[in-house]
Amino acid sequence: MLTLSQTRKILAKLGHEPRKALGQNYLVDANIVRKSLELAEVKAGDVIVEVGPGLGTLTQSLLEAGAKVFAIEADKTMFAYQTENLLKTYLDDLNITLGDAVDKPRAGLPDEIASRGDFKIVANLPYAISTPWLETLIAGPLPKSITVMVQKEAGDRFMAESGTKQFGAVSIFLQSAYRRAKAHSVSSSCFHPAPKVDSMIVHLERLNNPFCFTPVSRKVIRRIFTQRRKQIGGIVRRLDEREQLESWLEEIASLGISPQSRPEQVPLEAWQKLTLE
Ligand SMILES: C[S@@+](CC[C@H](N)C(=O)[O-])C[C@H]1O[C@@H](n2cnc3c(N)ncnc32)[C@H](O)[C@@H]1O
Repeated sequence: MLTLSQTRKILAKLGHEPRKALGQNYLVDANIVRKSLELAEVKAGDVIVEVGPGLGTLTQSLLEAGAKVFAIEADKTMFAYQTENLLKTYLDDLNITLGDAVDKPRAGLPDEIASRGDFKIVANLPYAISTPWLETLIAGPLPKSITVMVQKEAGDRFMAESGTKQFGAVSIFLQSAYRRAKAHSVSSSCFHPAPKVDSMIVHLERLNNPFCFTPVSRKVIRRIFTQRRKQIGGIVRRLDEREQLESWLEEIASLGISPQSRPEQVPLEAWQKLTLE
């Protein structure tokens, strides 16, 4: 676990200024690192995917707990630092890819392992990519649990209920497959540099029967929510998939949902009836 002064020292030695665009707010609080591992119930032999290992604070704790870690880092300096440090010590248990987590949401975890579905996600996410990364992640083989540090607003959106302003496409996709088991607020003083936004760790557990939307349904739902102030009946009339969407509107009328509803007023179970191929 790297303290604030050790983190500063390494950054100075690397001649590296934390990059805001990459959300480089390094964890410098041992309690929060411990809390992430505790929420994720990390144990020896676990397969963990980590996004953005950075200087390796969280990564090292995961490896010390006996986990096998697949990590993906977008910053060349951080990647080079890891190849010279943690990778040399944990050659058999650490795999790091240089790249964008939105393109590789499972950090290069081999398909045969991913498809078994018993891997976990533990990460201090770069906040700018948390929603796009999550949406790509849950379109594929689903991890058993997701334990991530996110901006508080994003965490609230993930678990927002229909009828609220925060309810949107990501809430629908995520809540169809996961339940929020726990959450923990994190003070900005636990990071270097301190972010200007509030943070939280959310721990999500996969449902027994997760529901996955088809790629076309996901695309349509995302598009519908770009016009969240309009009535759903009017929105679908202007979409290419109009015919199928009108039958969907008829179907959800039986749940008491009128075409005059706005997208955020349509509950989860009605969205799950949207199965477009
Ligand atoms: C919030 S920092 C976390 C660093 C470290 N895990 C920690 O907890 O101290 C986010 C990390 O994600 C990396 N990152 C940013 N965008 C990324 C992306 N699109 N794909 C992969 N890594 C990314 C950053 O370079 C940085 O190392």
